[in-house]
Amino acid sequence: MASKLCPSSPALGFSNSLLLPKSRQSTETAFPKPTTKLWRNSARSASLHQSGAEWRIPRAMSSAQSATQKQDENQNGSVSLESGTVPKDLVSLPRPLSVTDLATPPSHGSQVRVAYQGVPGAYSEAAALKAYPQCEAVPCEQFEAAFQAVELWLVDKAVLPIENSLGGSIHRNYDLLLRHRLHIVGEVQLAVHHCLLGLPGVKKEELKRVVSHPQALSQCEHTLSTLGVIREAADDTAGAAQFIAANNLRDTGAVASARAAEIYGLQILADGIQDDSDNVTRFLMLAREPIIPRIDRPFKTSIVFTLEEGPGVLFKALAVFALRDINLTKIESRPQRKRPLRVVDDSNTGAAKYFDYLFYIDFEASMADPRAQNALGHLQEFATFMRVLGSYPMDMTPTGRL
Ligand SMILES: O=C(O)C(=O)C[C@]1(C(=O)O)C=C[C@@H](O)C=C1
Repeated sequence: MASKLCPSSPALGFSNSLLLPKSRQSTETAFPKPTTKLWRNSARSASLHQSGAEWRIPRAMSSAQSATQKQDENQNGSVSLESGTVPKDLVSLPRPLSVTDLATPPSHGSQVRVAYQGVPGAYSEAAALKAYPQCEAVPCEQFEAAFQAVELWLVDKAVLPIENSLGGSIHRNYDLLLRHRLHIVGEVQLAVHHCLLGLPGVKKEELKRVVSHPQALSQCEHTLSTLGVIREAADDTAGAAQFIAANNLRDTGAVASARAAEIYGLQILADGIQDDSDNVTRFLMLAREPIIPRIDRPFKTSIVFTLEEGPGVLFKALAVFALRDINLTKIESRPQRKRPLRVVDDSNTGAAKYFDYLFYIDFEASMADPRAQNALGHLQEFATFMRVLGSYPMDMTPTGRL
């Protein structure tokens, strides 16, 4: 059974590819190839739009750009923001990568370049530095840009959030893991300690709205409801802080890190405002090549698969791990975008329509472990599609704090 795992890389014993007999690989059509399109605004941020005078945090703005953009947007009426002075030192901050930058050749220095989503001061930047302490952290506008930056050799790795202990899964990154062909080479867990930031001299009672990443806003639900402020979505926490500073918004606060306060010259109005003091985000480290799985230290393996419709199929799929005493650490299901509904015709009751799902599972075993190889060989007997996303060391370090 293990031989069906078709190693394209002999040292690994598995490949990041379809692990099915050729006859059944037609399921691949359900999974689109990587696309060059970048999504500027994620569905998650879209969900937090205010009705009426809706506005968005422009991403990746230098302060000069923000002033021009503010004018433009006021003219077309879609944005209404207060004007203000622009702190000089904001101009020198690195600008996040956008699609136009992806044509730029990478630098060939010896330092590892690691893409993250957001701007300096984002939790993702801290996670990148925890994962690769000596790295050059490269800000990217969107998750998709971070994936592409690795694929196009602009950077060596990407570090992206996948789940949070309060907010749950970052669904966008589950979808992107499947759409792209990168390998998970590690994980890093980071304690997320949120602060409420405002311009110097502002009191938290003066705030009318609070801007942040949707996950960060939802992690601070309790504090924000007691403040009675309007909540607005930004692409990342530090971007929200940068925006307030660049536009001198006295009535607006940001949920972000203490480091973001330092970088953008904001004041900490409240500290530790997350609903639970143990607020941890798990990030994945992604690379073009997989690492060699080992058995001399705790490893995790992440896979994605689809199943036929029918009673007990998921139970059967999970049993392949239980039978071998393999512990599952995560299960996530996502609808298949290209084939959301499965229509089953029954002459007695008519046509039933089911949502069709992709199942993502993390389990505690290395792909070098025969138990894992046998479990996946077994699963492959009835899965309609399966791919190993990566086999990587478990993060056993303390979660740290930003
Ligand atoms: O906005 C940031 O600072 C991020 O790094 C993003 C992000 C996320 O995507 O969940 C990461 C960690 C926190 O849970 C909040 C936000």
